[in-house]
Amino acid sequence: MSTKIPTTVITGFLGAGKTTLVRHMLSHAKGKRIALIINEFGDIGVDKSILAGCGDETCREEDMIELANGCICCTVADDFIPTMQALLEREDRPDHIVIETSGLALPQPLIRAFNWPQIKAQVTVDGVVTVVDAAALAEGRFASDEAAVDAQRQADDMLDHETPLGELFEDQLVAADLVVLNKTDLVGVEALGQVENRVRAEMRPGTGIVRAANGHVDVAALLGLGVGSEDDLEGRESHHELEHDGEGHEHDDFDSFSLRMPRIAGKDALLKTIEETIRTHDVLRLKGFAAIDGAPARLAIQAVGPRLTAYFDRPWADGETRETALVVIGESPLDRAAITASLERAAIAAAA
Ligand SMILES: Nc1nc2c(ncn2[C@@H]2O[C@H](COP(=O)(O)OP(=O)(O)OP(=O)(O)O)[C@@H](O)[C@H]2O)c(=O)[nH]1
Repeated sequence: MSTKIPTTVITGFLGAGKTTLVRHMLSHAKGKRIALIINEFGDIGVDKSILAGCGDETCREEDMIELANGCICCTVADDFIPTMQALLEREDRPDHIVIETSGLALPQPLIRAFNWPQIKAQVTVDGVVTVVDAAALAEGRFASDEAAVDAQRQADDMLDHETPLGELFEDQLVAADLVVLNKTDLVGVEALGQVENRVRAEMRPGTGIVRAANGHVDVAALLGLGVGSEDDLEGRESHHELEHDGEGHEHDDFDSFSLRMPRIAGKDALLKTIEETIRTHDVLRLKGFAAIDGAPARLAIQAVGPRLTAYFDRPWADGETRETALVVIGESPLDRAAITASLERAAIAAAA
């Protein structure tokens, strides 16, 4: 009987920096063979595409498995377990498995899945790493009006008055064996101290916390925690499990869709339109790639709330379809038609 393969679960809210952390980890893996399961939204495969473009020999495409169902926690039986089984049947088994959940996933159902007999004999959860966006927290993006939320809670005995963002944030934190307080480069020292205190208040006692910028955390601190989280579930329960006695949960609070557009003439016009669209429609996360007319490389686009960045990440390959493909995620209901029209209108205007 071989020893169990350690598996690290990386969770954290939309855009917190999970893929950035994984990319850093893969390029500092020092020969360790890591298989990666990436859970994301839509059929565009942004995270996998970014990681595969890493160019490092540890970022092997055959070791990256995509689960594009949007929420690994909702499809454990249908998607996750068969994927793990297929991975475990491979002749060249990995030294370590890393699962990057989507930003809206609850880690709890995933951790519990490691107790399924088909999986338990062969793998164990080495640890749950929760990445926190220190900048978003400092800007109050998880409870935009905390005073109003508190007043509402006090006015009613029912506890169900947290914002969906706030609840999800707490559920991801309470599941952690290690918290990475990321994006410290965007936050001043004093605000960072306040953010850390807030995060510590939500964590289970004894959970470690490390500060980081761009996911630069020593791989030795991330992999090899040796917790066996699937056997240590107490105190990790999500809001939903606590309120509904362990029943399943829903993600009706959030919505996502992807859209494709033809080539776009102007980078600046596109970015301006994206910024306006995000502001007007309260988009939480927008990411993807754009084909700018005449540019030999594709433009990677990353927006986390109002913060937008764009960079040419790699040349278009021969025969590759040059198109613009974006994933949009926000709180429900997202006005898909209006958001699409807003983005598309800009593309046409830019091309005119
Ligand atoms: N300034 C700064 N930007 C960061 C840091 N970490 C990540 N980013 C940027 O934040 C954006 C989102 O990062 P990702 O790593 O894709 O975040 P994610 O958590 O994988 O996102 P989802 O999978 O969509 O939830 C990208 O533009 C990153 O370059 C950081 O420490 N500092």
